[in-house]
Amino acid sequence: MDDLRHYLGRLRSWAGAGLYVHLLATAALGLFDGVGLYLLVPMLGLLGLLGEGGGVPLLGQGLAALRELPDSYALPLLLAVYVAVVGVQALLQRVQSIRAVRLQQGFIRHLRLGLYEGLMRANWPFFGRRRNSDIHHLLTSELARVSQATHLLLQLASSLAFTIVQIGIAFWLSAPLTGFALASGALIAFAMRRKVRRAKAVGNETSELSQSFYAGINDHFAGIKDIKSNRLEASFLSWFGSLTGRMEANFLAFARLQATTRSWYQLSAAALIAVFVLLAVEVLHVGAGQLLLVVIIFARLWPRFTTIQAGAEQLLSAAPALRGLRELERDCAAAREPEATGASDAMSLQRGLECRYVYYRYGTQAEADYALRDVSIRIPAGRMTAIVGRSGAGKSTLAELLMGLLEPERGVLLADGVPVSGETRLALRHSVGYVSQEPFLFHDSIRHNLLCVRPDASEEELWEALRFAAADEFVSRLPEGLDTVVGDRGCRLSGGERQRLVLARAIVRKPSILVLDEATSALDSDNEERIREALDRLRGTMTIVVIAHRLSTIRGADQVIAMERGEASVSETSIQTEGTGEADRRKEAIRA
Ligand SMILES: Nc1ncnc2c1ncn2[C@@H]1O[C@H](COP(=O)(O)OP(=O)(O)OP(=O)(O)O)[C@@H](O)[C@H]1O
Repeated sequence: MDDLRHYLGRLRSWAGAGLYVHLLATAALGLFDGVGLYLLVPMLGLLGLLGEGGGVPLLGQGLAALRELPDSYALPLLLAVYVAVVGVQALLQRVQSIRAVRLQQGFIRHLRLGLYEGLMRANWPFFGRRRNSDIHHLLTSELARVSQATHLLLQLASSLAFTIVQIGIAFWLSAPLTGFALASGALIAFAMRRKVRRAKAVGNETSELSQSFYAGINDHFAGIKDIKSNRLEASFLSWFGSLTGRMEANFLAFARLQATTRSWYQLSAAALIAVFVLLAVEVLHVGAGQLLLVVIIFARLWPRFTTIQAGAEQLLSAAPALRGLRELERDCAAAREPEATGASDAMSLQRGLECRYVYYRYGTQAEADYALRDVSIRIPAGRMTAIVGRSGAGKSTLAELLMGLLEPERGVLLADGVPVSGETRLALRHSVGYVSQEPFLFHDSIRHNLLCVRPDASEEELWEALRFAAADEFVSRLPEGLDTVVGDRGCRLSGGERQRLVLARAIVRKPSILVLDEATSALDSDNEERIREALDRLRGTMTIVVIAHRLSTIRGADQVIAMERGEASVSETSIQTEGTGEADRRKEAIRA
């Protein structure tokens, strides 16, 4: 309920006066509908079906006035008024329906934009904590349920406004009969409250099942090569069969719940009308016209009660989606990076980067398992630094920290002697060109994949970057050259070709710091040698950090940092930072 209230508040503040206009117009619609119905009675009166007034307020006077008119005018006039009232109602209804969709879609877009922005601005560790498939699930399926809930909420509010106006008219016509009908409605709603609770439980299960569904299909198609090569198709098919079976059962459970509620309401409506007529005729002795009107009004109101009950059930079944979305929004807000301003423009590194007594561990790691432990190193500007070490030693973690993607748990990262945080972190990130272990390309042309990091790069600059990355030859051999579409994540290219394109992309950006994480691991020795020579030529213009397992890749590096279980040691040939005495003094100060 709290989540529902939260989103209702958001809807109110987003829609502003528009929401109230919508509700007022709905109430007006209810009024028109009631007036339209009320006009049926004088018609019946004029036709002599109700006697004098039939007990309906104002009808006697109305009929008398109509009878003053010539016979040939009275009925056509009344019919014209009736058509005009119903016509205005139809026009209002049209405007209302469009306004409701506009409100719903506008609000969902507002939520979607906010969430997408929150995700884009969340820091890097956030994505280590959240499963990608859960984010997809929330952005697609769960947001669709929230959209449905908004629609229901508006519908429910409209139904309530409409119903209240009609109840008012019914009260005016006959207070005791209306009181009786309302008491019966309340009794039925009370009897149905267990159904509403059950709807919530079914909704929880819907969320869990669809989360598993998204996670499953995400993983399975990302790992389809392994599934096929290990002949795992049958076991995945059986998983899919069982999950979709549970989804079907869950959907059926909800449909059953709604159908039961509907039939209870129908049954009770028939019973109620029977008791109602009996009560009106035998006990209250109400007039035929009045009885007819109230019966018509309630025949129209009762389905609205059913809609309200069904809406409440559906709304509660969407509650888990609201909760999931709210949690994600909260997490994004907690992990939000500072806004970029002029001060966060790319920096040109003059002296270099420095880690001082840096510790870092991932959320899941214990105290003893720091991914980086007491790391004090210096990356001199304009030089090439190699980071080597066994698998899991902490090389990628160190690279991510140097790029400003991770924040040290203890210790500091300095850029040109300035601690990296807030604006400086963004400025550092703007200055980095990065090629990861798993090169990523968008499903688009090679040109677009290069231009996405620098849209104003010229054709010559693109080819220059491709030459640097030893990718010019293979790209020029492609029938469509730069306009060749690379496929999903670059699947139409070989692993080595993908790596070279991602390297070219990093170069197009003209970064002042270039970080290559195993960026040439899939290349043959000729291409690797070409890239190594190109990196040699960059020396002095760019700060280069290369992570590599192969010694051939790091040949010629100005310094080598060896990582071992999160600890770093700089090789003999490294450029020394400061005197040992000063270093020890600072170390003690930070530890304290
Ligand atoms: N997102 C993460 N969550 C939890 N632990 C992680 C995460 N990423 C890395 N680790 C752990 O941190 C340690 C260092 O990992 P890192 O990726 O930095 O090693 P690496 O030297 O780059 O390895 P490789 O050469 O295999 O890429 C490892 O023990 C690893 O299991």
